[in-house]
Amino acid sequence: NSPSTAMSSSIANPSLKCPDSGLIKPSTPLIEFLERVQSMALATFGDRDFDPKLYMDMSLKFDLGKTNWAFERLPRLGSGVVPARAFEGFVRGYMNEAGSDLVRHDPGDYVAVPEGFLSRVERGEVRSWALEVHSLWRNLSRRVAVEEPELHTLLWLPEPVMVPGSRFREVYYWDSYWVIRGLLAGKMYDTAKSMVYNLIYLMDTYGIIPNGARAYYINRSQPPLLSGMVLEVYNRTGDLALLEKALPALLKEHNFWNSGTHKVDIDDADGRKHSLNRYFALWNEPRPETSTIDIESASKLSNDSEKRHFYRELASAAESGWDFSSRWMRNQSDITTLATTSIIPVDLNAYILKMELDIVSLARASRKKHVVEQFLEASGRREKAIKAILWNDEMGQWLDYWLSGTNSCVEGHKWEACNQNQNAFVSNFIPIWIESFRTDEATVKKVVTSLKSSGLLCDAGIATSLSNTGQQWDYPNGWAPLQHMIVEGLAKSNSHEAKSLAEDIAVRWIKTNYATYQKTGTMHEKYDVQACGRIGGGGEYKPQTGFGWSNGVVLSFLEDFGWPRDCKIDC
Ligand SMILES: OC[C@H]1O[C@H](O[C@H]2O[C@H](CO)[C@@H](O)[C@H](O)[C@H]2O)[C@H](O)[C@@H](O)[C@@H]1O
Repeated sequence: NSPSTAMSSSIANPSLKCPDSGLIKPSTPLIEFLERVQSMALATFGDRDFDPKLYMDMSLKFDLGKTNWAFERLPRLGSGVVPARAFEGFVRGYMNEAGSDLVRHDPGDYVAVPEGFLSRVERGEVRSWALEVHSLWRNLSRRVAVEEPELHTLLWLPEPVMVPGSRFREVYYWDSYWVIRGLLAGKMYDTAKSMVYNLIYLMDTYGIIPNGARAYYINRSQPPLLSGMVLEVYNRTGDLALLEKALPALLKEHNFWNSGTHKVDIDDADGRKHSLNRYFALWNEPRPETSTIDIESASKLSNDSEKRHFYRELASAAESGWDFSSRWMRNQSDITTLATTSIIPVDLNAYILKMELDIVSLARASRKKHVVEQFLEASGRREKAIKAILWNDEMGQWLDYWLSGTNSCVEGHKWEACNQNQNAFVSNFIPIWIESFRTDEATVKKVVTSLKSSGLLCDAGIATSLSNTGQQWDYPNGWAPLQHMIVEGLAKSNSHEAKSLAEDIAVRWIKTNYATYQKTGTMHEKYDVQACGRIGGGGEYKPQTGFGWSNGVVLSFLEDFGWPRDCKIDC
């Protein structure tokens, strides 16, 4: 199906709007002030190399009253713009450098060559490179150095952290899952535990695990993978104390996603009722860290209510981790047609099924029988719902479901086949990561055939979609976490064909990461999968390096698949 034929008329119907009252996390005077600084910086310096987030990550040297007073008194040109020298002087005098609120931290459990490290990696240059990637954790390790929330947007955290890198100077929720996988491959168990304790702290403190550990991120979460992090760490360490601390936070998180506007009730074709989930940010204003960009994008919308609706869709797309992608857009060349909250996404529901299954395992280990029973039931219900609403048997894929236009945000919906989005996205295969699906022989067979003919498998890995929109979560970008989930799901199935496909994808991915590292001396946030050795691009910020999840996935792949002595790694 071409994208245009696949999109049904009800998908194209823009009338579904969720109520834009309530559910808003309040902003803070500091965030509002920094947005004004951001906006003036754009007016002063222009948009060349401009990164709005930079200004949101600067902390104040003095209290807000004094800083604001000085800002207001800066000289203005006729147009109201502050001259560059005066602005620079203000920044030097009143603001600390972005990122100075976190200081470098020496991870105590880092060992240059950990005992038994990647024992199946035999080839010399691959081993040396893997050790270099492992050593990058020292560059990415930080601890919070401040505790005056009125002066900085950084959220205080009790334990040291690993940041993704470059402009991403703080902890990110879903990135942490793959960072942890890499830390575990390098036997850095204490650091991995610290990452988990920090996320538990965020859940307990804010009632949500925010997108990232900044005050401007608490209006939305990110793909919910805490349960997987706890399970991975528990499986390697057997740490029951961690488990006891984590379980209550996981129950709270499960409730967060399964209540309010994140929950959608829908009847299947036979009238059976199901509950599934969607992304839905608690926010309908410009994302503070990119408010100049969001205000500009919204400028073509005519009224306040349309703008508020659009701002929520932007923040909800950020909650999905896929910011931005044609996956969430009614018209893929027009960002204002984002409709994230009108979609029941395949991946989110797979993650929540995993959360339920992980809770079962964790509750079993800590002998909480009633929790085991409760979550066995919940996971059974969700598995049925995913099959009934998202699975497309003919295609051998799970498809995002678009809520049709006539129902309100909170009312029940009725499933219609034409509302499944048949466009190819790598997310259509993510449920194969989940035990319930990868253990089913017939499903695996269909999924493997379907993935092979989807057009998504490229020379250097799996493409995010088939549409080259210039958005970063589209073709030709490939992202480490997405490769990892598909590869791990296929590899853990019982099918020989699936296992060999998994290894083939992992090898392509490792090779492209290796080639770009040799060329540029760094690991990248995303890669262009059209050919081995290319870096990804597109999106609203410059491609970033460092990079937490890419490092984690390479180390995890090398741990799982090894690298034989006689196998070349060059492209
Ligand atoms: O500033 C723009 C956006 O930046 C983040 O998103 C991207 O980087 C994150 C960190 O690696 C990653 O988790 C996310 O999937 C990427 O799209 C941030 O998470 C967004 O909320 C923000 O709008």
